[in-house]
Amino acid sequence: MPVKGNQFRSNSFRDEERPRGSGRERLVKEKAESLPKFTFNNGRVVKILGLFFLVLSLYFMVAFCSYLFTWEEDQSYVLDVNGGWSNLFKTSEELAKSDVQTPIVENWLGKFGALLSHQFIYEWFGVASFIFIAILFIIGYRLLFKVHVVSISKALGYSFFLLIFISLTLAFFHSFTSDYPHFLEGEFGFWTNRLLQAQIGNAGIAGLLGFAALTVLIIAYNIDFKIPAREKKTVLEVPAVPDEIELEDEIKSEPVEFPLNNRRREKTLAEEKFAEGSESTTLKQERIVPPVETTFSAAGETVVPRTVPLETAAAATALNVPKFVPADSDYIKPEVSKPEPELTIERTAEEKTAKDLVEQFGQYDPKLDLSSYVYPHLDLLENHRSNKISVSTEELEANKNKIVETLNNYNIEIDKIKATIGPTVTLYEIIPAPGVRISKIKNLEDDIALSLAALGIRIIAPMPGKGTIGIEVPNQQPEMVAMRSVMATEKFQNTHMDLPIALGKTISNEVYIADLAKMPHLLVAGATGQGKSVGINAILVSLLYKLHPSQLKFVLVDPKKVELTLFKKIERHFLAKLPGEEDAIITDTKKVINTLNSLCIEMDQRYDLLKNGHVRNLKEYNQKFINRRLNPEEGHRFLPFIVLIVDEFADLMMTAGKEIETPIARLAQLARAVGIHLVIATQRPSVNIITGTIKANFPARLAFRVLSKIDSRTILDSGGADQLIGRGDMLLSTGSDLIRLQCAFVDTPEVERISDFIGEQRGYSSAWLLPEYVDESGEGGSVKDFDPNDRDPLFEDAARLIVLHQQGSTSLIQRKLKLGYNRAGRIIDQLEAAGVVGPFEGSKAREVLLPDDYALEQFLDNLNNE
Ligand SMILES: Nc1ncnc2c1ncn2[C@@H]1O[C@H](COP(=O)(O)OP(=O)(O)OP(=O)(O)O)[C@@H](O)[C@H]1O
Repeated sequence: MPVKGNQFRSNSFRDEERPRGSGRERLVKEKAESLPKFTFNNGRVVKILGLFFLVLSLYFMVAFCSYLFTWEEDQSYVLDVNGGWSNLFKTSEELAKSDVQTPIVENWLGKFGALLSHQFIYEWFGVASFIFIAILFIIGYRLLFKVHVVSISKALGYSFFLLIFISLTLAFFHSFTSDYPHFLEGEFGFWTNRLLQAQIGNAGIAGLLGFAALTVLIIAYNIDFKIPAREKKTVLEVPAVPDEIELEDEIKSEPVEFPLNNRRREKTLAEEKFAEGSESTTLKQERIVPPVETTFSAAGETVVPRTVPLETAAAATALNVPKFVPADSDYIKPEVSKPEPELTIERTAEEKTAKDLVEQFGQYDPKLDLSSYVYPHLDLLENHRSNKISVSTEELEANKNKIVETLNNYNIEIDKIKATIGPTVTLYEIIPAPGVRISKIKNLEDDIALSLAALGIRIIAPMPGKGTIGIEVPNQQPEMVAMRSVMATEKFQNTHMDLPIALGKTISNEVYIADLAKMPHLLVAGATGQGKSVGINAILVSLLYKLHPSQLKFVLVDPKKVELTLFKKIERHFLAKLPGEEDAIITDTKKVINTLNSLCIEMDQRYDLLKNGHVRNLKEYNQKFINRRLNPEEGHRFLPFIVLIVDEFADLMMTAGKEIETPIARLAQLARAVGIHLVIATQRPSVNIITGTIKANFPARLAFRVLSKIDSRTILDSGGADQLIGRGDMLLSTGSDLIRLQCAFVDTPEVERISDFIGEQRGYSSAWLLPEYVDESGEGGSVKDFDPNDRDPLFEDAARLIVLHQQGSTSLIQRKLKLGYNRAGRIIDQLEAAGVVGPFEGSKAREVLLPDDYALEQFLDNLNNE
């Protein structure tokens, strides 16, 4: 498999950064870099702190434990009256003077240990001080290992409570046997208890402790105070005169049907226990049990036997025989109050692992490899004297008058006329007088054009959703829409689209931004010199301004060899290419075919990944990957968008026809969900180039001016593109709508500046590599001369895998055996030569020729014996 640049935990390419600047600067910089920086961000300080806390907790542990055994011996040394902490620095003589009997302390951690534990245990909280050890340990462990054991804030809260609670409780009980402070409760507990005793008395303290304990239990566990329901003795109701059991007769002659189904009956028969002669029946199960005399017929019906004597039947009544409920309720449910079920949300093992990983390493950051990447800024673009609407009122007035006049000449009355000024055209909307036929106005297109003496008049009758008729008249001085003015808008800056492309402005002067990811592919047509190349540059530039190199890769196809060369500089940032290719911008038709097929393979691989990741599209997949819920060991990787741009499609179709059309159609049909989007441009939108298959899969089409109505129909399915005025005037068809736009203008020097700006920054080590595509008719595909003795060591494993999955795909071998694409490709060639899989079938998986394991083992035996 080709290296895709991003690794999961570590991010590559970090070491490649070469220091820039003068020699002296570099020297200073290198020196500075060799010294570790002690900032919280680089983690060193955190680790040192973590270690410190752990060691401290160990120290406390030893000192405290030792105190439990040595406190008596050390008492005279640590007592405040004898000097306390000041004894630490006193000589033996000085100690003797201050009444210290044994200047040598017994605590395992010496004087300091003795003083420390005395302070905490005796003077403060008693044995509850051991809680400090736990707190220090939790903090240290968390900082050092970055493992979230318990919430630190919670731990601190509970510890604080326990310190006081334990100390006070011990003091409370101890106060009944002793009048002096003891290390069990510490002086804090002792004196607090004393104080409380005076204020609220022993009963008050007991109540307070009980209240505190219960409060904390409620906070921690939300414990329930329901008084346990006593097992209810359900007294079964007996109808005054049972419906089914007639007691007037000695013998019940007719079978009585109980509304219990057979299965329940079988079950309950075993479960039922009847306390004979008892006055009431206890329900163990949630159901009613029939009286003891009841038997069940073979047919599953419950029958009161004929031989039941009257007394027994009467006894049955006395036994509170259940009131038989209607069939639809089956049995009576006794009303036993159940504790409310607690809702616990179970996380799957996968979610737990992902959560742990995210806690440990944070979310996966695809941008980390090029974390210092700076997006191009607006100053790289020019203003092109745009944003100056240059339609004078005279021009508007004159145009209006001419329109009204022309229409009047044909006896068409107008009620109202309104003008909207756009960058290149002004839209005059007219409301004709009642009774005027729309088609009549539509037919006057040429006449109006003639009277206005202008090219590019378009009549939209009726205006969709407006109830008016629109006449677009070109402005005498069309305004250029600078890319900068479009990109500087809030609309573009704050867009949340996945692949935003700033196409330009509408005729009402609104910025128009489309999402290529939603389009999901774009067909661009336009006669030469009408602004197609500028349009493609606008698309490329918009995306370059919005996406990080880790999120987007371009596959650039430029048969004209000159149009896209400017983008060569961003190869190591934004371009994708076939492994082994020198140039990322593809100009040769043969290589275009290979690249398209490779894209198909990439698409199939992505679909496999999506399937294995249980997601439906690229966005969900990447989100899951970022949250570390997809294991890179299983072949998962962060998937950037891939945008294929073909600058001159006609040329390719002329030279390679089907070979180009098939993969393009496949990609157009399927690639949208896996983040592969196509932008295909052509000068000649004739039917043999934009074929039905291609057209059907490109709902979004962009037409610059074309030369004939037929061309316009081919690209847009309607006229109009032939009436455009050129220089970036265009029509965008999004399936349902047809929008006239003025394309944003971005000049070659601007593109160059942007490419330089990106290209000069640190990039990946090479272009993003597409999967290798082996052209079977090409030179490399000599698979038939396969020597069985020269098999790959993993040949048999691969064969088993393929037969098991019944799927002859290289990516399967690659993924499961964790191999590179080349080796996996070689193995699949050998499998083909050996007869395990069928021949290459484009980007579809190969046919597997062996049906099962048994056949394969026989086959391998034969192969080995040969
Ligand atoms: N959006 C625009 N605004 C203003 N002028 C434009 C715009 N687009 C193109 N032009 C003008 O039209 C000229 C030709 O544009 P462009 O090179 O994009 O044409 P083309 O359709 O790509 O031609 P070809 O197919 O021959 O390459 C540009 O040099 C520019 O002067």
